Amino acid sequence: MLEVEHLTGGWGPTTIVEDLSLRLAAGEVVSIIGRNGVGKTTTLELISGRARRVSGTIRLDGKPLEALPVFERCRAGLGLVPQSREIFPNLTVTENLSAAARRGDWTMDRVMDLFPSLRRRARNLGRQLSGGELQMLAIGRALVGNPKVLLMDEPTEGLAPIIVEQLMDSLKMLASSKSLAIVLVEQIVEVALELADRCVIMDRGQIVHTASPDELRGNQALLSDLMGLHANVS
Ligand SMILES: Nc1ncnc2c1ncn2[C@@H]1O[C@H](COP(=O)(O)OP(=O)(O)OP(=O)(O)O)[C@@H](O)[C@H]1O
Repeated sequence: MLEVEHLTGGWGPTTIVEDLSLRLAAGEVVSIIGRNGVGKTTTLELISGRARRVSGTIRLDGKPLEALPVFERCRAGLGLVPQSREIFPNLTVTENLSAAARRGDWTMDRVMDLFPSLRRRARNLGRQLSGGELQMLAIGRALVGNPKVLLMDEPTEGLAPIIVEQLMDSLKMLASSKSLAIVLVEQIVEVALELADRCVIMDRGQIVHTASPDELRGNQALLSDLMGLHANVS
């Protein structure tokens, strides 16, 4: 479904990601983990078309995307949940969703079933939402675009542990629905392992290790080595 081959690129004159290859099957969830600054966000932004590609190819169901502008990649089936969320502050929840909606299985109603808080806040403006609600709205907005692949950048960032738990319940449902493939960048290793079918670890712009979540749980030494101090998981 998604095939990224030898992708190299970054921001302005700076190359951050080098020769990165990644393949996802339909419905598969892959978590990208790694220390701060190794290029996880840049990888998602290169795939979505917002960072500067130097070389490499990106195919979705065989269709080359690498030369297309962001909106055409979106139309072809890529959905991005950016780290900065980018919700319109002066539009309501419903308006934020309908601005991104495209025909398909993911309707506004289905998104609100997945995130019941969004239904309760439907008429509130973006700027009135909590951090957790903003994140749910950012994910919901990508879903109503009916992507084949969802690129999700640090959905738990800045959220209180209790909110992370609520969000996880919804994300687990989404991941297990197998209705779309997901590339998840996530700082909380336990979250990344719990949601993923497969994990890739990045270091200095490259994928340095690929493993199943169980393999990583059983190899704390490798996790600490590649991830630093926050990697301990049970
Ligand atoms: N939008 C951007 N414009 C310019 N430089 C950027 C942008 N996003 C990231 N960078 C730079 O790219 C480098 C890699 O950062 P990136 O955010 O991709 O790493 P990361 O692994 O996602 O780290 P973090 O977990 O801290 O987000 C950093 O030097 C960062 O400053």
